[in-house]
Amino acid sequence: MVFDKLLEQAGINLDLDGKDMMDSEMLGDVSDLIKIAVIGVGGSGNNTITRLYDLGVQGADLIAMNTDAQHLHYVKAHKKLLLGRSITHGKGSGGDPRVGYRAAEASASEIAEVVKGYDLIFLTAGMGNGTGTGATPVIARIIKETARNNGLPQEPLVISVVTFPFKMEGRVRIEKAKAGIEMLLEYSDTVIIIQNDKLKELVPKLPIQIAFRFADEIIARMVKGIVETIKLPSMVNIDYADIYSVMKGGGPALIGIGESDSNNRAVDAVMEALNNKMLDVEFGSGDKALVHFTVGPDVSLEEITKAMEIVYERLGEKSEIKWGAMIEEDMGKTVRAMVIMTGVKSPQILGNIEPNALTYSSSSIVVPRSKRLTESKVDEIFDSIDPRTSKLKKMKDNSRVNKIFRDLGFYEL
Ligand SMILES: Nc1nc2c(ncn2[C@@H]2O[C@H](COP(=O)(O)OP(=O)(O)OP(=O)(O)O)[C@@H](O)[C@H]2O)c(=O)[nH]1
Repeated sequence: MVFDKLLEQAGINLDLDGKDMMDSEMLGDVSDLIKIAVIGVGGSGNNTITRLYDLGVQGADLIAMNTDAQHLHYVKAHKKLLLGRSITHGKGSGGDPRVGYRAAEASASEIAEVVKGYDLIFLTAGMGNGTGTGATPVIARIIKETARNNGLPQEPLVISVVTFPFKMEGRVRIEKAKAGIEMLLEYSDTVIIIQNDKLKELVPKLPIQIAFRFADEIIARMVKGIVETIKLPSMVNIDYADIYSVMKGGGPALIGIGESDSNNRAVDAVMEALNNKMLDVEFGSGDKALVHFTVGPDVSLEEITKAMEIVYERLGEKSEIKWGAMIEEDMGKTVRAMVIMTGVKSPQILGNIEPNALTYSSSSIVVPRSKRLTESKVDEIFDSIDPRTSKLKKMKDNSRVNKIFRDLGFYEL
C-alpha cells in the first residue's frame, strides 16, 4: 500500500522528481494556557523542525539545537541554540555521541533557560550519530530538572520521537542508536521509536534520502496533529490531560499510520494503522493508545466514531484510549489515522510489577536523576563505539534496551 496523501504532502513523488509542494504559512499567535515546544536535536531533528515550520504548526514553539553551526544556520525555527560551543566550536560532534552528550552538558544553563515554563515538550532526533544520540537525553533530563528546581507542581511531559537507523547504515550506528534510546528512556516519559526500515516496508522503493524526508514528514505531521488538536478547536479535541494520561511514564512506544479514501475510509484507515508493520506488537489489556485522525472537510463524525469502535474492540476494554480528530482542508477525501501505542510490553520495564494493568507505567515513570552522569559512566554507555578506532562493543544481550527491542520485534544484527 502506498501512502499517497502523506507522500504528496511531503512533496515526495515516487518518480523522484518531486519538490516541496507545501507553501509556508504564517504561524498563528496562540496564547493558551498550555505551553508546548518542539525541540529538534542534531541534523535530522533540525530537518523535522524546518518541516514543521514550513507546514506551520499553531500553538508550539519550534526550537532547533545542534553542535553544527552551519546546519543550524539554515534551519527554520523560532529559537536556535548552538550546543557546546566551547567543545566543538560549532563544527559538529564527529559522529560521537559522547561529544554530543558533553556538548549538551556544557550548554546546560542555556538549555535550562530555553526549556523553562513549558508543559509539554516534544524532542525529536535521529538516533545513530553523535549529536541527536548524545545530546537529546541530556536535554530531556534538563527539562525535568529545570521544572523541579523551579518548584513546579507538575513536571512537564517529555515525549521523545526518534528514528532508528536503517540496517544498511551498519552496526556501529545501530549500537549507538540503542545506547541513545536506553538513555532517553531514563529521562523521557515516552519514547516513540520509528524504525527507518519499517518505513521502507510501508512504502517500498523509497531511496534512503527520500525515506528520511518521509520520516520527517511522519514526525512533523504527528506532532502538528497532536499540538493543534490540543490548541485549536477541532472536530474532536484532545486535551492536555488526555495526552498526559497516555504519555506519562509511557516508556517505549510505537506508531502506526493508515490512510484511506475508500467508501469505508475511516475504518479502513484505522485498521491499516493498527495492522501497520511499524506497530507490530501484541495488544493486551494493559495498553494505552492515542489515536489521531486527520480528515478532509466532508468527513463526518459518525465515520470516525465507527472507526473508534473498531479500535476499542481491537485493543480491549481495559485499554486506555484517547482520541481526537482534526480537519485539514487539503486532505480531500482521504482519512489518515495515526495510532501511538504506549506501554509496549517489556519484561524489563515491567520489573516485578503485575503485568496486567496500567499501573506498571507509574512505576516505570522516569525519575530524572538529579546528578549528571560521571564522565566514566557516559563513556561506559556510549563505549560500544569509538569512532576513532571504529571499535565496536555490542551491547550486552540482557541490556534493558536489547530486551525492549526483542519485545518490539526489532531486527538483530
Ligand atoms: N528523519 C531523518 N533522519 C535522518 C536524516 N539524516 C539522517 N537521518 C538519520 O538520523 C541519524 C542521525 O543522523 P543526524 O541527525 O544527521 O546526526 P546528528 O545527530 O546531527 O549527529 P552528528 O552529525 O554526528 O553530530 C542517521 O543515522 C540517520 O538514520 C534526515 O534528514 N531525516
